[in-house]
Amino acid sequence: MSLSKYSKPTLNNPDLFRESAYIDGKWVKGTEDFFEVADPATGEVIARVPELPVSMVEEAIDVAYSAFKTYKNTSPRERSKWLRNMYNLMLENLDDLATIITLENGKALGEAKGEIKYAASYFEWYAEEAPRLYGATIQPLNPNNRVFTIRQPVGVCGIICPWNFPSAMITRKAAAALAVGCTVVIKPDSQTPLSALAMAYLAEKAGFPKGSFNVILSHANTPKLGKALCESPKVKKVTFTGSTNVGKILMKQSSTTLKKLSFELGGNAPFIVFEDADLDQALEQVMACKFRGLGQTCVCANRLYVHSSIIDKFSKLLAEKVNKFVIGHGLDPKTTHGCVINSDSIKKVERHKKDAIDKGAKVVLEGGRLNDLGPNFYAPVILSHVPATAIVAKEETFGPLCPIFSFDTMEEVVGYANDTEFGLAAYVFSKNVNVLYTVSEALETGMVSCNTGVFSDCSIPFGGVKESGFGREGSLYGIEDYTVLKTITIGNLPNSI
Ligand SMILES: NC(=O)c1ccc[n+]([C@@H]2O[C@H](COP(=O)([O-])OP(=O)(O)OC[C@H]3O[C@@H](n4cnc5c(N)ncnc54)[C@H](O)[C@@H]3O)[C@@H](O)[C@H]2O)c1
Ligand SMILES: O=CCCC(=O)O
Repeated sequence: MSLSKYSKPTLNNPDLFRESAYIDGKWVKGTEDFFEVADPATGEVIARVPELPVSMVEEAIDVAYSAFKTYKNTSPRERSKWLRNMYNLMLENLDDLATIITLENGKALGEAKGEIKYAASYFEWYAEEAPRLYGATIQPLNPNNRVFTIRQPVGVCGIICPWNFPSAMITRKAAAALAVGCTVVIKPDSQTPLSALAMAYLAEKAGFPKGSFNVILSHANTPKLGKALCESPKVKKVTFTGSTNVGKILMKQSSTTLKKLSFELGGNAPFIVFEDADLDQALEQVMACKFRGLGQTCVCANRLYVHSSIIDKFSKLLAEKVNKFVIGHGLDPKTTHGCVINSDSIKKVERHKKDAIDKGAKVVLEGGRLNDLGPNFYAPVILSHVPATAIVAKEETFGPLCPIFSFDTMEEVVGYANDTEFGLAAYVFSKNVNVLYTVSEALETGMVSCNTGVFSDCSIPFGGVKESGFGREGSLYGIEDYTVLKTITIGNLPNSI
């Protein structure tokens, strides 16, 4: 593994770099209260943004509520045009937007560019879906009634997002909401607010009307702001990506107004490699899946289950590949993998690592802190023959720890895979299509990915079951979550003439 350094960037369009909230089409400085945004790779402060008080969030909600009254009546074609503009603008500004992600999140620039393309694809997808919102005609039992359904926008949507995809987690919610005629109040994570603000700048250029796209900012005030969004009767839906614990808080708070909710929460993805799998393929794919964002994605493999007949060979080959990573500042072109978001991430990796080793796991790649690069740099760890009792079998690490468990039979591995309260993604590798199909059906997850470790795509329904949440984002289904279905009955019609 080699290490790399970087030199400080400048943006092609410095206007994308914003340090204010965005409410009603205006850049808002807030009160005197600020919080700092730091580059996790260097600790250097890169921005100071306003800590909004609850009163300003209420103002943003009022603005979005009032904008909804006209925005919902814009034509689907108009909305489609704004969404398409946004897609084009994101791609035109790809380098700058990716640089902002790398600066605030720490991921390697190549990955950040991939995220911008992925994020923009939701605007393209929903530009195409906006004019295609259908209802149904229904034949009721009463022959004198005629019944049909229409889909209408739910209203103001509160969007709360995490730091791991500062752009894509916002776009896959906001694009669907804006496509159907909802207005949005977006709250990015306080560690990565700059991507959301760059998008607000582009949303204005794309033509979205004032008040339809708002970004609020908070760090210390986050619980209060979250409560205000959840409890406001003017906000009709809260859509959240983040931890299961926070999801539970938001659900409780939203019960006061019985809000519509979509939650994309924690995962604990099993990655199962059967003995007949194409080993090279499984290795390539686990690299892409486990170490995407250095293990900090909700669909990263958290637990590898490798058949007992190949576990040692698999572990050794994986370690050889991981050893070729170039770890460094995400903006250095040589860097393949950046840093993790903060020191808590590293503490969790170390806690899971120590626990697994104490319980008998074998160290295949020691990994560990890379203090010469900075406090948030950590070389990946690979452990094999991890016992089922290890904490990592149950808890999501969300970092660069790759624990490999051994199994013998299909029934046994499905049992292990399902023995968790989470159910987001799962991966299965085998050349036998019967195995792929049977195991996919038996896995208790919202998504199963067979013979590939990379399945995220704007066209697929993305979401979980169990404590990984509910609701689907992306695809034709993603739009439904931002609508309400209305049934219209026309009665007392003659049966015939
Ligand atoms: N299922 C998915 O699609 C998906 C995607 C990304 C991350 N995640 C999950 O998110 C977790 C990692 O992210 P995290 O630890 O930053 O999540 P987190 O829940 O702490 O934070 C997510 C967002 O919620 C906000 N937040 C925190 N407390 C809040 C409160 N009381 N009220 C309102 N908002 C609040 C944060 O400021 C941030 O914007 C992991 O568990 C991961 O699996 C899930
Ligand atoms: O981290 C969660 C989202 C990951 C993805 O969309 O692939």
